[in-house]
Amino acid sequence: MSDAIKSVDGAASLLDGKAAAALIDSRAQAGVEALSGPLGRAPCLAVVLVGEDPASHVYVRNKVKRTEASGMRSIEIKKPADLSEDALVAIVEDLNADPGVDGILVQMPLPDHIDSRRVIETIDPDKDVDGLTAASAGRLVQGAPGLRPCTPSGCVWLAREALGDLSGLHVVVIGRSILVGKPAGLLFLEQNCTVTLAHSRTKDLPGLCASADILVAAVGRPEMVKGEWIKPGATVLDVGINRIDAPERGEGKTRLVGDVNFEQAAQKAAFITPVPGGVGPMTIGFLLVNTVRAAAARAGLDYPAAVADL
Ligand SMILES: Nc1nc2c(c(=O)[nH]1)N[C@@H](CN(C=O)c1ccc(C(=O)N[C@@H](CCC(=O)O)C(=O)O)cc1)CN2
Repeated sequence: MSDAIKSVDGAASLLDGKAAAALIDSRAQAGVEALSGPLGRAPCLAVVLVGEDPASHVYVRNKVKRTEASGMRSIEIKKPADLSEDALVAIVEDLNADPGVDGILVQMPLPDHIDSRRVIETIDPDKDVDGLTAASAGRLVQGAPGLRPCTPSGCVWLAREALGDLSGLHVVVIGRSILVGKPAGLLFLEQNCTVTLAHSRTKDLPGLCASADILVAAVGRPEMVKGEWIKPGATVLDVGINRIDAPERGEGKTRLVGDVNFEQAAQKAAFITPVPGGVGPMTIGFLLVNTVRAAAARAGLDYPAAVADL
């Protein structure tokens, strides 16, 4: 059994995102080693963070740490929350123009006064390691080569690790964000799945979910998906990361939960991702992989074998 799958007596097997991400990171590292010779330098990822959101600071710190651990060069640009939109666009344009930068990521969410779509569209699509520009989305829709969004790539990787060939399986994705829901639907379609994109206005959501072989929950509503929504033997991928009060742990304490009621769903599913330690860690793994891929493509080279088949 794969290191990423942990069997549990009498309940669903756990899809261990931390173990899986360690494997993806090691592939990225092997890609860096293979590419640094022909490139004459290490691939480089630039991360731009605006504002003081504590969770974003944690995510960016982890991105920098894992980028450097993989042997890549990391550039971190941190700006205060009152940075103007024009100033942020200028930062991205400078990174576009820098031939030593292979990947650019602007951490989301941005402060309310900044139009995130304008900022994202400023990123050179060849450096769009988040896969969020209209050009990257268009390439995904067309099935053309390009950089795919990281969290949905992690979902597909985990599902394939658990189930192998996904052809013909019914995937229900709850959520239609450009970061997760929509690209997840398209990536599972690329795997020959039958995909239903569900959202807040979907009728009979519990009934629809109960028809899913693979259920992807990406709505941002704590424990919304109940055990009785899960088809017996299904694979459940929980993308939600919600911090809720946990008075049982002491006054003022909190804990992280997903969009799925884990205890209930684990009694019905065959495979399930926990929160934390499930889909979340895969996001940074695929960011590293995308940076290696971007560096290769920009230099006119094939993807290194270590990151070609993920
Ligand atoms: N430009 C982007 N912004 C954001 C993205 C993104 O992919 N690109 N995704 C999220 C945040 N994110 C990465 O940026 C991210 C979220 C969660 C995790 C993760 O490993 N989570 C842990 C729990 C961490 C915690 O304790 O809070 C887990 O699930 O185990 C990594 C990256 C929004 N913004």
